Amino acid sequence: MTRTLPPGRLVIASHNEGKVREITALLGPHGMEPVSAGSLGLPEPEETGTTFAENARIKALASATASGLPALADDSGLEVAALGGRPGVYTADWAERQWFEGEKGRDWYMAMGKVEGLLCEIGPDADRSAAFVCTLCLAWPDGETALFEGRAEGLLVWPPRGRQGFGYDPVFQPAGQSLTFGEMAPEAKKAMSHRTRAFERLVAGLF
Ligand SMILES: O=c1nc[nH]c2c1ncn2[C@H]1C[C@H](O)[C@@H](COP(=O)(O)OP(=O)(O)OP(=O)(O)O)O1
Ligand SMILES: [Mg+2]
Repeated sequence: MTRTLPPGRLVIASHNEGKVREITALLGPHGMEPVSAGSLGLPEPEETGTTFAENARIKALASATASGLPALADDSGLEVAALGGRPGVYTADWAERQWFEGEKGRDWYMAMGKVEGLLCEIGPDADRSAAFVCTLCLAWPDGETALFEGRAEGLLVWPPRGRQGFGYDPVFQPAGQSLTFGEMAPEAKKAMSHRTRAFERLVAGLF
């Protein structure tokens, strides 16, 4: 049996502002007091795992042991069918994360350029199916961990549409929708995202 998570401070073990915003919103109704790893000055560990679960565990444990508080980490990425599931766990490296730091400016175009290059590589007739995957790991300071996974299926689209969200949101159109995540209001993305689906499993398991 997994433990329950009592109300109180919970570290969001991510240095990605977009994720911190979304996870804070997800925690809203659950009586938790989210505090980001960055605001506590916690170090960012190297993501040496080869799976989403391994990396989420590394990040959650690093924050939980350093802070003495329970910590929630998110490892996520894009699996492109025509690439056999790549870049997957290497999505952040693939895009060179610093490109996202000025995501509303020039750097945003560089990140989107990576996707344009990929779409050229797979050609106009290739299957553009893709999925966003998210693994959440909750770690307690004593080293116990619990993992939860969520997926959102969809299509890679070009050109990018919308400036909401973060990362690849402007080029990802979830299955059955006409808007990209980048065009959706935060609440609409929240209704169907990979992160929300993983979080629902966490809620079912821990609250
Ligand atoms: O909802 C999403 N909307 C758009 N893009 C997304 C999403 N979810 C993950 N992504 C992309 C961003 C990054 O390129 C990679 C995650 O990499 P990942 O290592 O898990 O996160 P990160 O390094 O940005 O922050 P951190 O490790 O501090 O949590 O997938
Ligand atoms: Mg990372």
